This record gives sequence, C-alpha cells and structure tokens, in this order.
Amino acid sequence: MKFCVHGIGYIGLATGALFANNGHDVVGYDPDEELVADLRAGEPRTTEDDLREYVLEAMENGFEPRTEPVEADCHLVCVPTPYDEDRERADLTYVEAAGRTVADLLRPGDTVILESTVPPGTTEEVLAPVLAESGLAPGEDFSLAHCPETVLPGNITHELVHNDRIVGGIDAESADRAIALYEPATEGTIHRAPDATTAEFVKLSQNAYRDVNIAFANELARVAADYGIDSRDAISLANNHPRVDILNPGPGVGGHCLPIDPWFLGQSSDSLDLVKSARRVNDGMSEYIVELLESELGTLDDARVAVLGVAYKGNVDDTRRSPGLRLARSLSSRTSDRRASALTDGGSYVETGGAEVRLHDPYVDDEEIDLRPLDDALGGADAVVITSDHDDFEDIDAERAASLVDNRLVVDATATLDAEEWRAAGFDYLAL
Ligand SMILES: NC(=O)C1=CN([C@@H]2O[C@H](COP(=O)(O)OP(=O)(O)OC[C@H]3O[C@@H](n4cnc5c(N)ncnc54)[C@H](O)[C@@H]3O)[C@@H](O)[C@H]2O)C=CC1
Ligand SMILES: CC(=O)N[C@@H]1[C@@H](OP(=O)(O)OP(=O)(O)OC[C@H]2O[C@@H](n3ccc(=O)[nH]c3=O)[C@H](O)[C@@H]2O)O[C@H](C(=O)O)[C@@H](O)[C@@H]1O
Repeated sequence: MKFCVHGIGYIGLATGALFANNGHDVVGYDPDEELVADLRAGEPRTTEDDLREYVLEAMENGFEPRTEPVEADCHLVCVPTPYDEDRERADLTYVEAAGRTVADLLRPGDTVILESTVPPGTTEEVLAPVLAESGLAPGEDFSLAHCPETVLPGNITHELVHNDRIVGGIDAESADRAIALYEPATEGTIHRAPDATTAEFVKLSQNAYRDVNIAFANELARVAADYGIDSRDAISLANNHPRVDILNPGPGVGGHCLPIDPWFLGQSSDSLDLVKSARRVNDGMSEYIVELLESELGTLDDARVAVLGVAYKGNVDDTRRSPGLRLARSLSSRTSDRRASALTDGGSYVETGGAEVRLHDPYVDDEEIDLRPLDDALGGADAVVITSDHDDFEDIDAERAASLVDNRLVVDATATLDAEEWRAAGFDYLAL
C-alpha cells in the first residue's frame, strides 16, 4: 500500500519508518528542506540510537523523504499542534495546511489518519471540512480517522511497536480501515473508540492524568519538606500499596505535551478545575526552588547559580518548555521584577538582573542558549541545581565540583546525584 506521511519530525519519521519496515511504500513529506536533505544523506535528526537504526533500515526498505507530497492510498498527518498562549487555544494552522495539501491529492477510496495531538472535535470539525474542499465527502468517498501517537521520547522505537493504540473514525468504516492498517504493524492491542472525538479526548486524558499525578508528587515534596522528611522515601513506601502509583517530584513539567495537552482538553469546556490546579502546582516548582535557594543563601543578589540541565527531561536534547530554562529565568529576574518569574513558556534564557545563572547541558546543542562547559558553569558557584536527570550527571565527580564552587550547596531537583558522595565532598545536599 502507498503511504504519504505529512510531517516527518519526531513522530512522522518514526511512524513512516514503522510502515516502511512493514512492507509499505512510504513517502515522508516535509516542507523543511534541510531536514529532508539530512535524512536523504542518511542523517536522521534523533539522539536515540535504535531509532536512527530503525529509520535507516526503513530507508533501505524504500522509505523516501521528500519536499513534495504525493498521491497515496493512506495520508498520515503528523504535523505540529502548538499552543497559542495569547488566544489560549490550540494552533491548528498546521493541521489545516496539511488538510489542504491532502485535499489536492485525495482520490475516492483513500484513507486519511490524523496522528497529531488535537483538542476534542478537531478531526470532525476542523480537518473533515478542509478535506471536503476536495469535492469528496468524508466518510462516503474517503475514510477519516484519528489515531493519536503515544510514544515516549527516549524509548520511541520500542513504544512505536508495542504500545496499545486508540483509533476513532468519523464512521465505522473509517475506523475499520485505520485499524486494519495499524494491526499488522504493531504488537500492542488496537482499541476502537466510539468516534474520533473520543479518541482525541482519550489521548489528552492520558497526558493530563500524568501531569496531575506529577503535581501530586510535587505537592507531596513540598509538604514532606515541612515535616523534614524525604518525599522520595515516602513516595516509594506509599507505592508498595497495590492501588497506589505516585510519580516523582521534580523541577516542574516540561516538553511540548504534558504542559499543553491539559489546556487542549479543556479548550471547549468550563469544567477544568483539578487539572488547572495541577498545572499551577507544576509551573510553581521553579519558584519553589528559587525560594529554597534564597532561604539557604540568604539572598540571591550577586549569587552565582549553576543550573545543570536545560533539556526538558533526562537523556533527550529537546528544550521545549524546559524546567531548567524556566528556573534560570526566575533566578535571573528575581530582584529586578518578580512578576517576570511567572513566565510560562520556553525560549532562550535572557539575563535581566538578579542572580547570575550559568547553564550546562551535555545533551543540548542550541546556539540560542548560552551553554557553558561543566567546569565553567560550576566555577565560583554559590549553588548548583540539577534540573534534568541525564545519565551523564551521575558521573560528575563531587570532589572536583567541590574544588570549583565557592559555596557547597546542591539542590538535586531530579534526585540524580549520589547524595552520600556529595555530602562526603562537603556539600549541603538537598533533594525535592
Ligand atoms: N514528540 C513527541 O514526543 C510526541 C508528539 N506528539 C504529537 O505529534 C505531533 C507532531 O509532533 P512532533 O513530531 O514532535 O513535531 P515536530 O515539530 O518534530 O515535527 C513536525 C514536522 O511537521 C512539518 N510540517 C509543518 N507543517 C507541515 C505541513 N503543512 N505539511 C507537512 N509537514 C509539515 C515540520 O516541518 C516538522 O518537521 C504533534 O501534534 C505532537 O503533539 C504525540 C506524541 C508524542
Ligand atoms: C502519558 C504519557 O506517558 N505521555 C508521554 C509524554 O511524553 P513526555 O516525554 O512529555 O513525558 P514524561 O517523560 O512524563 O516527561 C514530561 C515532564 O514530566 C517530568 N516528570 C516526569 C515523570 C515524573 O515522575 N516526574 C516528572 O517531573 C519530566 O521531567 C518532564 O519534564 O507525552 C507524550 C506526548 O504526548 O507527546 C506521550 O506520547 C508520552 O507517552
């Protein structure tokens, strides 16, 4: 069968490779010429070694990256769906643009599947009308379904094949057709949702659930500190109960999914309450760390803070909505304008006064972020904060760090370091 995947970033690339490695003829269309050229040169943009291998295997199996879309039996839409902070709505312009491209190529009998994460109702109310501009009727002349992607960055290749999938069609035949495509290619169970809107809702519920669970862990961390106990010990003990599974506290929730999908979920509803509170708790963690540092150091004026980790989580290079960058902004704006510390989005770090922040991250390569080598970041620091649980950070030599800093204080927000080793090197070691 012939596939055209629209958008071959993190998700489209992996999904295109999945279908190519399962015997289909797949074109990966992306307007980003550099991305396509890199791929054609055998350089997929991924830090995951097994995904790189999987994509290269797919290219040997005929997966073809192109800057032009093609006619296909199945169009898979994997374009970005960012959150528009000003309008407080999902930005669906990429979905609409992809829809128009598909409409120009659509033939009777084709199948269109939306994989991008979208607010409930998008497949039926936004994508279907755009596709209908082709002159073909959705559900009658062609099939249309939503099959949300659920892979975890860091473990994409495994989850691509093994995760269960949810498929919701705009009618029964659309769902049947989509299920028939995913079933032979994956080892997880394919679950049929009653309709596309339910499938969209389910995907957002999964991410909102995780966000709320992490918020609970973050709240427990703050409460545990008031009792002078270790929240992670307590959570680990609590999780021995057969029906309790609390996640880990940390410096806040980053990435482009967990912090925005709860807002997609509530886009056309006034009933979000707990989910909204969870967002506030998670976004408040950077301010909590600032206050912790302030109480330990007395003042942040003229303090130098080494923030280790600008990736949104461990072992990835993605800095979207990075808790480390958010903390850096809060620290650097602390004295000049407290309100600036309530900034909610990613973007590069801008110094505006307050503490001097030095950033280090061995996984990130981004010219717009002033990243320093480790020794430079630690040199003369009054405090060190760990904000990404990178494996590399476990190997930082505590004795060497002690010899570089001015003041031996470390806040290990991700519980990545060996506490005993850092205490033995003379550090005040604080975890969340
Ligand atoms: N990255 C992740 O871990 C996950 C992402 N998702 C969702 O999948 C969707 C895609 O996300 P990513 O792959 O991370 O985004 P990405 O930004 O890595 O890739 C999207 C690609 O689409 C291309 N594109 C933009 N407009 C296009 C158009 N009109 N036609 C064709 N291509 C176009 C871009 O050039 C880009 O290469 C989003 O809705 C996201 O929320 C879902 C699960 C996991
Ligand atoms: C329900 C679920 O597990 N969703 C996944 C999530 O991927 P993502 O990488 O964003 O999730 P994550 O590993 O929980 O990380 C998100 C953020 O949460 C933080 N985090 C995570 C777990 C934890 O116990 N404590 C914590 O603070 C991380 O450090 C990070 O800043 O969102 C992805 C997506 O939808 O894009 C989705 O495909 C993935 O399966």
